[in-house]
Amino acid sequence: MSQSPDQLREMFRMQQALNLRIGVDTARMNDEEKAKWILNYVRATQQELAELTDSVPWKWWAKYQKFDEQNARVEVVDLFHFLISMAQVLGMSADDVYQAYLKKNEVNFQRQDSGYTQKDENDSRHI
Ligand SMILES: O=c1ccn([C@H]2C[C@H](O)[C@@H](COP(=O)(O)OP(=O)(O)OP(=O)(O)O)O2)c(=O)[nH]1
Repeated sequence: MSQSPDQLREMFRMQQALNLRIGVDTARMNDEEKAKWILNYVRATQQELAELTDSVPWKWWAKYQKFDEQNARVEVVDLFHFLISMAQVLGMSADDVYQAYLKKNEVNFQRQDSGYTQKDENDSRHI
């Protein structure tokens, strides 16, 4: 199997180091702990998404807001932290994520090529 880009593998390595430093070992969890930590990371992700939302002037009733593009970039990087952590709870390496992304991306192109007029639950089961 081909290897994912070095940068993605390095991000996975650094995320594991940070989570271990925080006291969370995503590589050694039983199913109960996995469920708990997926929910923790989902909640943290939702919080970062709310912060990303607030980087954009979305309040239609308020005129004081500004688009803070630099802060939006920081929030996107925060999101990567939590997404990578979730992948690691699920036992996915950088290579696993890269391979699954390749397959899903191909399915998404095929769906566009075929018009995507019908939902086929089986077209992404192989991923
Ligand atoms: O278990 C954890 C907890 C946090 N973080 C990282 C992700 C993100 O980069 C940051 C989020 O921390 P916090 O919520 O304190 O930051 P913030 O409130 O979003 O502030 P800022 O946007 O200035 O970083 O900490 C992890 O990687 N693993």
